[in-house]
Amino acid sequence: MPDVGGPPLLEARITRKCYHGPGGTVEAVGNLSLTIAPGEFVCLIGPSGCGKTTTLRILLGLDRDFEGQVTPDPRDLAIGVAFQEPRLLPWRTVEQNIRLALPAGRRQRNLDHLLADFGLVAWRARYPGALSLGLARRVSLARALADDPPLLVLDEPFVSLDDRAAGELRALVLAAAQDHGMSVLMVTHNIREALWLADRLVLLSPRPAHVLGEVVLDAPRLVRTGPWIEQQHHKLAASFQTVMT
Ligand SMILES: Nc1ncnc2c1ncn2[C@@H]1O[C@H](COP(=O)(O)OP(=O)(O)OP(=O)(O)O)[C@@H](O)[C@H]1O
Repeated sequence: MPDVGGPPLLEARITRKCYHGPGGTVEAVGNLSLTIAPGEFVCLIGPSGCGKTTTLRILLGLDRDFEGQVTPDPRDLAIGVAFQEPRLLPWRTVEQNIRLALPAGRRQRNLDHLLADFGLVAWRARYPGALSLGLARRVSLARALADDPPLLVLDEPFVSLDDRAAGELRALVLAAAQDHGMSVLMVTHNIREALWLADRLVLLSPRPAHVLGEVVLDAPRLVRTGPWIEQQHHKLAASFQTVMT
């Protein structure tokens, strides 16, 4: 269960983030506030190009050129990350790719459990070139989870997978989050996926991104079946038309 009453795990207040280029200035994020509680699964939803990836990069500490504040400093949190593109090193095996994400002192830790959970035992000595997209995403997720991070950040990790592969990966992420009390912040365009996974939806405006609204989902996942998801989807579409189109 998320600890939403206590101090947040991460708190961001992004007053302004602009990109400057030959074509002029693009304001990607403006007055966006976001908190993530320990153990909470938050889905970030917004129209294409509104500033979601920009926001994630700031929360991860990868972009420090913005007005505002992220507390604590993301570099002190050892956040696990998986993007849409698995970004595996092609000249390293599956196991080496995962180990390389571990801090030097823990690089030789036993990964049998993690590889088994992700169905990767038979693939541990193979190279990324031999993997389907679904398997490569599994490796990327296993790598993000290898050091038991307090927060996992995901940018559309299940997009372009067939329903079965996407469903398996969603279940793996949810189980990992629940087993370790980990928080998850996930960007997705898939509202039904978000309704199944999240404790809270954060809905963003068109660019520059700010929070239009938040929806707490406290229904147990057991009741989040087809009809419940369709009903919630309908309600959301009525309340947040700009986000849902
Ligand atoms: N490096 C950059 N230089 C200039 N403009 C950028 C840069 N990165 C992003 N932008 C612009 O900032 C805006 C927000 O981009 P961002 O990638 O954060 O949106 P997004 O919501 O993640 O998009 P999508 O839904 O398509 O993934 C867009 O208009 C984009 O073109």
